[in-house]
Amino acid sequence: MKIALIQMDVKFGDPEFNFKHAESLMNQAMENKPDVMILPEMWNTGYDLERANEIADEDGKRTKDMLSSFAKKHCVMVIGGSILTLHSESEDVTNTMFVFSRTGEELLSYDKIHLFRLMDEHKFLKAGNKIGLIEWEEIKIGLMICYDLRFPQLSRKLVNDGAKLLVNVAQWPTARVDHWKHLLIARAIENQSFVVAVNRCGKSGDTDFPGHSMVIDPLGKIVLEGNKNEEIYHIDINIDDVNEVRGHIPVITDQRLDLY
Ligand SMILES: O=C(O)CCC(=O)C(=O)O
Repeated sequence: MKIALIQMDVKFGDPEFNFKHAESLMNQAMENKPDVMILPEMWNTGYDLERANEIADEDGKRTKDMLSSFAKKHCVMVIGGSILTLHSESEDVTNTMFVFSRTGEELLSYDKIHLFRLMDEHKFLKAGNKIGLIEWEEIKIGLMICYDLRFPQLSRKLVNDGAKLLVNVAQWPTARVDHWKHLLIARAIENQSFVVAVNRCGKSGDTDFPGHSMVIDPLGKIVLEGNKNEEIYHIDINIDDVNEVRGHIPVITDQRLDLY
């Protein structure tokens, strides 16, 4: 499974710029003919939450059109990071991930379920109420957005529901890059799963973003670690490694779900 991680810089509150920029990076990513490409969190607007109602993508229409036609044209699965989405009926705004198959079919719409209070997400956004799991070419993939990483119950639920690959898309700041690295490694070890994590880079106001997109194998070894610049990283993973690791120490099978 060839994966392209698009470690993108995001221009605060400027969807016009960000849409063009994302598409240009996605085109560049195709040079390596990936099976899957992944964008970071909130790539359309950054954390311009004060203007969320004004700049969010209404019903995700623009994003869905762009990602779906790109996926179909290039025969690639697109895990669309996340975007600010305005739901026209309810007027709620959500931090939403869309995923499209190689044929441009929508596989998932996932609204971030853990809103990050430190960034006031809970004041501006509505939390989702279902988890994000897809099946792609017989591989189950669990999807998470940034802060979701801090809740081990979520990744374990995704794994108990069949996920062998966990994907996190983020705007995780440099101030807590150590947490990012250690939590990603922990999620991979405890769940004996691949973890692929795509973070943004650059700066927004006073906040620095470290990039540091990562891929961790099911033994917890770092197989890719990005730097702090805008880059596209490519990795080829063999999902069968998960079965081998789980066969060796059967952690998932040995759970006592009758007790906890
Ligand atoms: O948990 C953290 O430290 C970062 C989370 C975050 O920035 C987010 O969810 O957007």
